[in-house]
Amino acid sequence: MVSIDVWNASVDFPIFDAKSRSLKKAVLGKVGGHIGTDTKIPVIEALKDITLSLHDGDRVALVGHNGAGKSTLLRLLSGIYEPITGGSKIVGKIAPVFDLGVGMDPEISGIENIMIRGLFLGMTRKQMEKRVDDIAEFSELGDFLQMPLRAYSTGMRVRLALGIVTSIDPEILILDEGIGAVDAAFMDKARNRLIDLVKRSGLLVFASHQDDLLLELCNSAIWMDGGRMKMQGSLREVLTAYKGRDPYENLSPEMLARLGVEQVAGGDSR
Ligand SMILES: Nc1ncnc2c1ncn2[C@@H]1O[C@H](COP(=O)(O)OP(=O)(O)OP(=O)(O)O)[C@@H](O)[C@H]1O
Repeated sequence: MVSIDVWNASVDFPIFDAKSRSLKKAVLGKVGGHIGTDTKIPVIEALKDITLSLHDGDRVALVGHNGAGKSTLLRLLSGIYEPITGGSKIVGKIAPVFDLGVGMDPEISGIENIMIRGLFLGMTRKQMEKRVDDIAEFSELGDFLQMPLRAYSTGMRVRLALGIVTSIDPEILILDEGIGAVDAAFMDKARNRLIDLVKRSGLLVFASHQDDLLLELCNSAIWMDGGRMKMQGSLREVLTAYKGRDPYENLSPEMLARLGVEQVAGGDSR
């Protein structure tokens, strides 16, 4: 069984080379964590007093404005950041996918990158060897898999990275929105793989600004605001409060059917 527990956790970023004059204006800004200027060195309070408990089967969407603390929270949940107050306990192997390009080496071939990236995501070499054909078929890269990655176009790299990421068997999957930032046509092809990936994972936390992807992959949500958890609840409830409208309202009949939602009005059918 996998789980993540976080209690009273805060994460600060001290900024040693900040310009103090411009900071006076910046504290009036609308986005980003609170900037503490009590000390000599300004400190960005990216997360403040976070307490949450996630378990097997949870598919949690993280929503909030730019700078609200979503990515910082994902790094805390992955064990990459240590909180300065409180604590965290992670049970299970984490597969963090923050940026599709991270962990890819331009000087080695596509095949070698499949192995390295797989290891980085918690898989063994043997497991990745079994997945090479599947990744090759999905990415449609053919003989390019023998070429060094530097010979790939941007889109080809994304195909490979998405093929690798969606081939793993994660215990805890932590996704940042970068995964949704591929072209629409390819995303359509990747969508089903992504859904299968989430089904295979024990626990998902996914930060994104894309409602349709969140509706497809998640069943609960946390709304981050200024480094704090403003609301936690069912996905529909939280998205409605955050956006000021029901997220299902503007969906096409096809999308509603895909999500298994028969009617927009009424209770949350997810
Ligand atoms: N490495 C860092 N060094 C300094 N400050 C940081 C760092 N990472 C994040 N911050 C600050 O922490 C706050 C939260 O940032 P974070 O990246 O978690 O927001 P986010 O909700 O993911 O935003 P977005 O939707 O724009 O990606 C912001 O005020 C940001 O300026």
